[in-house]
Amino acid sequence: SLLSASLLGIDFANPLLNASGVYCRDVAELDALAASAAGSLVTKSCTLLAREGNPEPRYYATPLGSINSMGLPNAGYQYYLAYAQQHDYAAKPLFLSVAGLSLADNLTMLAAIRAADTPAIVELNLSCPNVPGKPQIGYDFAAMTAMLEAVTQAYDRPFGVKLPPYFDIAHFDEAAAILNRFPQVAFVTCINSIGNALIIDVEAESVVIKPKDGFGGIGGDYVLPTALANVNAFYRRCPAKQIIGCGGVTRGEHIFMHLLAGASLVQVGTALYEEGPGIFARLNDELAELLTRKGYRGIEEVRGKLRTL
Ligand SMILES: CC(C)(C)CCc1c(C(=O)O)[nH]c(=O)[nH]c1=O
Repeated sequence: SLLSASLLGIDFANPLLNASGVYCRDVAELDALAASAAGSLVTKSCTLLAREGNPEPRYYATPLGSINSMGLPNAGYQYYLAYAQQHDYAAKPLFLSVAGLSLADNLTMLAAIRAADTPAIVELNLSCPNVPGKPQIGYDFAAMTAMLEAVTQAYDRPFGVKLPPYFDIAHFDEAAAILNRFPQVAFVTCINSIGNALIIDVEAESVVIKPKDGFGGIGGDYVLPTALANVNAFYRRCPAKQIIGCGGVTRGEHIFMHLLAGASLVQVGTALYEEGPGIFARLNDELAELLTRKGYRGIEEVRGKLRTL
């Protein structure tokens, strides 16, 4: 139908799902997403052991978006694997987000996920921490290569990676060249939050979140152009892979932008946090109205059709 989408040969009723980390930490939230108009859902990035995460306030929203330094609060990978084992895949596909604190942790979690043999699709979060003093894995190309070499040995199924935003063409080139060495990396999700921003409250003359002296990843309107650029950069550079867009979606036309840029599915973070799962019905309606007004019969006709001048 008009909004039908597909990824890894799997059918989706529509291209929308949550961004990992938003509205997906416990069964109640995951069930609400499963019951919503979203075409699929992804779990909060998990670690080997459960984590409390950082002290609050650790999330704050402004009229232009959000800042967060959650610190990977999650129930531990077995909790999400158990959820994946009871999920109704006939209703909608489910993604498991994995963010091990070490390569060893990732390998342990992925081996367990593989052994469970569920239809869940793995999204490996490459913004996961590296050794102290080094940048996140997504910004350490040697570590990223080593991680993917080890993971593709341990996990023999197609999977995807969640990438941080890049801002330099040479970085798009280098990151894509690494990913293209791994055909098992079947999709790329662009982008994670733009890291280490700082939001200031003028009235209080203060930062707005407690961790990291107020530094945190931003989402929302602030990141849409960067998200679209990363979607299109990897769409152009990785013709054998699919792209999941993430960043800056609050309206149907933003989904349309992500599709034009090359996205097959589109994730919603900040706007979902602020509006709740009802947003998916609104976004699907707005997207359907836009496609119809423009004479499209399906989103496949839109994907990657961005014109240049
Ligand atoms: C930033 C990390 C804590 C290393 C990973 C989890 C994560 C978080 C988080 O749990 O703080 N927030 C994000 O915006 N993106 C992420 O990938």
